[in-house]
Amino acid sequence: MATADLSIRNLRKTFIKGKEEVTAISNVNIDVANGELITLLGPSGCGKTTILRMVAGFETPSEGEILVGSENIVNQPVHSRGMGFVFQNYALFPHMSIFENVAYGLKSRKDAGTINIEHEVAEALELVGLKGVGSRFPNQLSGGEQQRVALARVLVLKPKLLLMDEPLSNLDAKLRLHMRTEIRRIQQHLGITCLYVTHDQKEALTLSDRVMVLSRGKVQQIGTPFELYANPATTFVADFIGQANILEANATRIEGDNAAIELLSANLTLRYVKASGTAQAGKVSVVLRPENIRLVEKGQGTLTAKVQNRFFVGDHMEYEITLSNNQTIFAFVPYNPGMELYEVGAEVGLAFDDKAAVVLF
Ligand SMILES: Nc1ncnc2c1ncn2[C@@H]1O[C@H](COP(=O)(O)OP(=O)(O)OP(=O)(O)O)[C@@H](O)[C@H]1O
Repeated sequence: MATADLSIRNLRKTFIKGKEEVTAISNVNIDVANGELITLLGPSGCGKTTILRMVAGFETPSEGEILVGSENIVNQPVHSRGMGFVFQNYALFPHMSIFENVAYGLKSRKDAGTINIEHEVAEALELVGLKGVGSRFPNQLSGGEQQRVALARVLVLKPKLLLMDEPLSNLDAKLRLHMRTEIRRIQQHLGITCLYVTHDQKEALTLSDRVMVLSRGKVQQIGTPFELYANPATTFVADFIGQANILEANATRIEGDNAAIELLSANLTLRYVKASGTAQAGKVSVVLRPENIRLVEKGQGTLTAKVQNRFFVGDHMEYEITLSNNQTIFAFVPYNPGMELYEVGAEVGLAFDDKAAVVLF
């Protein structure tokens, strides 16, 4: 499959709403390598779909370039961009067989006469794990199978780029899990460049080579799932990818990759995230993941705290705890049969490895 790389340069889109001009996205830049799967992740309204629609050609950028290979495609019509789209609403033609549904795009091509349509459709259906269902109709397939047909219908056209907008959100939770592994398998098998929109952070982490995190039309950070989790550049990313306690602290000194930090009653030396800003003394945020905190006897550990609430959720106990400055934070303690339990109201110590906390400037 002749797949391509994609570069987005200084992309901006404004819409007119009533009398006002609203900026949906601004200053979006990314280089997507050939065969890479990038997820656009963020809460509702952050601009994910707008970016995808501009790459597809359904919207024209207010500013910026979209390069496929070295060609700027912003003025090309949708049909000549060679891209495949899969949407949440997969809308198969109900009166056509699965074969006809998948063959539809091929048959309407100018070069249809030169294509072995039977062979191409069979190959596409096999690729998505639906060998032999060609004679059935959409209402004879489950939701997950219909979504696979929607994918086959796009892949049969051998697009240069695959654009997917929340393709799994109509499926139930278990099927979603299965289908995301399937999508990744197929995408890697074909080596096709893919932009994938989701608001589900777990889906983004499991599927992607890299994730672009967006908030209010701005790129917060682009990185591999591991980079985003370990080195969030903003408190938004820290809290959106996984869960995070964000603690206010004071940096007194910077030394190499570390900062000397005053955090409540503790003096610590913690690693800082370079992408978060210029390292200098003053107010900082410390990101401490709930799963990295242990509850210990009062007087031990790094900080003192009081248990406000606790919830047993099966694989771990979630403790809601207040610090000496009255801030409420969470600690997740993994279940094991001999685990020590702390009662609501108990005064405790909080222990964590200094390597687990990071500083954001
Ligand atoms: N055609 C339009 N006219 C006016 N405003 C629009 C239009 N399309 C999008 N917007 C606005 O642009 C912003 C970004 O919308 P977009 O649909 O890209 O967000 P999203 O992150 O995909 O959200 P969701 O997850 O809810 O689909 C929103 O404030 C939205 O209201």
